[in-house]
Amino acid sequence: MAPHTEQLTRPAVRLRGLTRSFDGRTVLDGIDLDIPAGQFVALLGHSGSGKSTLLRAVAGLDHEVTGSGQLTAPARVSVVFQDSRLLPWRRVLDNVLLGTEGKEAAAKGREALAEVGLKGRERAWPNELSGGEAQRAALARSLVREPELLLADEPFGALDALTRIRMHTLLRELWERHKPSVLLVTHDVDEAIVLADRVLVLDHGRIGLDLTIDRPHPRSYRDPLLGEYRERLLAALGVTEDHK
Ligand SMILES: Nc1ncnc2c1ncn2[C@@H]1O[C@H](COP(=O)(O)OP(=O)(O)OP(=O)(O)O)[C@@H](O)[C@H]1O
Repeated sequence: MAPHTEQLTRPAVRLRGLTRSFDGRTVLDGIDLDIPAGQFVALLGHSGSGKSTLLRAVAGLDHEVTGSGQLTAPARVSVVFQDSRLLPWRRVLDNVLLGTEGKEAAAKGREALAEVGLKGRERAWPNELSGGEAQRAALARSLVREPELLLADEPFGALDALTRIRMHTLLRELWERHKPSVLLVTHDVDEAIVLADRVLVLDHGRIGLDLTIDRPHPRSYRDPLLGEYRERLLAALGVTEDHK
């Protein structure tokens, strides 16, 4: 079947029995997961629970992962990491365009930079950007590829709290406009709840909780119903809030 026909009838991501061990230690233990096209999913879990390992497997970056059945992901996948990974010797626009081809690419790159609020910074060098701006440039670089799937590994983990909140708004807006499937790895429960429509908790190599966040956007941290989701997620993570 042609890939395009498959995309209409199948989820964007399908994992069956995904397993990964390092030196005999099982990190992912037979993960089954479907992510429908256009769904925004956050992945939570303790440090070392295997979140990045799962993301790398979906990105096709890990050739030693095994599965009893399938590991399918769309053809156009973009990955954003905690640090922007901009090449310091290339200007911002050239970083965004890296690996793209064709006459329209430059125009698309400028458009993507404008979308993330970096209009006018096309010719800046990466070291002239703040941490938040560099992550915006990384998002522009991912957008220009028109990904069907955006994989993000703690993309805001190194940013200050205010910049983080602005980036949450930006990411959600970009998602509304382009509707890729998203798999966002984070250790931040609030970030997961505010952004995602579905939150997974990875625990002992398996999906311990698969929670649909059924609240409209934009979401407010003060929404009492979000508090209930928060408690369920914290419980799944084994965190008790003693101060309550
Ligand atoms: N290349 C590797 N070689 C050996 N062990 C590895 C390798 N990659 C990951 N691991 C191990 O697999 C486990 C899961 O790592 P992973 O980075 O996926 O966790 P994580 O949930 O993303 O953690 P964090 O939140 O701290 O980033 C860890 O114990 C880690 O040491």
